[in-house]
Amino acid sequence: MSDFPPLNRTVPDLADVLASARVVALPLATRFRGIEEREALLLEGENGWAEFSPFVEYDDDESATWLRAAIEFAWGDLPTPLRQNIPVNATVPAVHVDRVASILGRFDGCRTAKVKVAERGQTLVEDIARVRAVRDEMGPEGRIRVDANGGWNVDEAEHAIHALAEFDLEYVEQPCETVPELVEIRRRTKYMGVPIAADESVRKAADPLAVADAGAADILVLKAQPLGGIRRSLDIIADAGLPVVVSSALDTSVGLSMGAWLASAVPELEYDCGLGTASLLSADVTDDPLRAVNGSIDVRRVVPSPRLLDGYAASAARRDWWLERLRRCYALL
Ligand SMILES: O=C(O)CCC(=O)c1ccccc1C(=O)O
Ligand SMILES: [Mg+2]
Repeated sequence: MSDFPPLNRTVPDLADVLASARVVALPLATRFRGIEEREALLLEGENGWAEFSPFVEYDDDESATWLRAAIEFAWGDLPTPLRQNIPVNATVPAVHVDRVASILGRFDGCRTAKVKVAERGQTLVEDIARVRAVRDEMGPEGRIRVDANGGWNVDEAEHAIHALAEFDLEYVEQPCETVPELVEIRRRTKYMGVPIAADESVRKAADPLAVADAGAADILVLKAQPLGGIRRSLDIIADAGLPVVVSSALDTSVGLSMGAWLASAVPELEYDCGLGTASLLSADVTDDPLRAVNGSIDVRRVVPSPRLLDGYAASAARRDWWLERLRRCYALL
């Protein structure tokens, strides 16, 4: 078990957490995870702005962990950055093959692309066409990884990885849902030389180290918000002893700035990070979004623009829902 670091002297009163809270609903450039609008609560502490944005269907226990992360980033002690910019991947949602080129075109200079596969209601034929289009766009030097979000059973995963191997995959993220399935698919596909990465098995598990302990993955995908913050993520990285990819959850540029800070403090960063997703939004909270330029994003604090916070403010009903959620999660800390 990997314990949460203490929320030390820096835990603000609820009133201080609520004082600066703003709720936004940002339109996506392309449907992702079944949503067309991303809601997020932003708040400002002594360090600057932070984001609290668990997906709306998450329960309070899971969401409270995301709140720990926001409070740490706004008020807590943060590690010293070891690097000033972070190479990121382009993210290609489970779109029709015709849309691949225009989506890749939103990501400036990214040498790596992550392609969503195994989407419910789609077929392997569609996945293969999408990955082939990405390979055609990126050329032979491009790095391509796929993310199945646990959508395959072990036999489906074996078949799919075999079919996709011709596109020279950097790794397959969460091919199956459970840790025992990951152990099995890793055993079955080892001969193909395609590494297995774990995402949900880290961020949604009671014990984020269980996947590493079980030998179920070659790479860990780490997200600062769902793991409870930067320091806890760094503890997990140190204990797991596996290479990591720092990623995000379709955050605003404020949330991405926390991911970039985590990535900046990881001792060794050998893979491009999943922190380029500001390019999937058609609006953001700042006039200077944390989008890839020449394949990298900066490590810096992001200050929302009052004009954009107003312009993309969520409805009063949705704002109240988020403030209530924040209160309930705070009570669980
Ligand atoms: O890693 C990336 O390229 C972007 C982040 C991403 O894919 C994602 C975004 C929101 C929710 C889940 C996921 C995921 O990695 O499964
Ligand atoms: Mg993933």
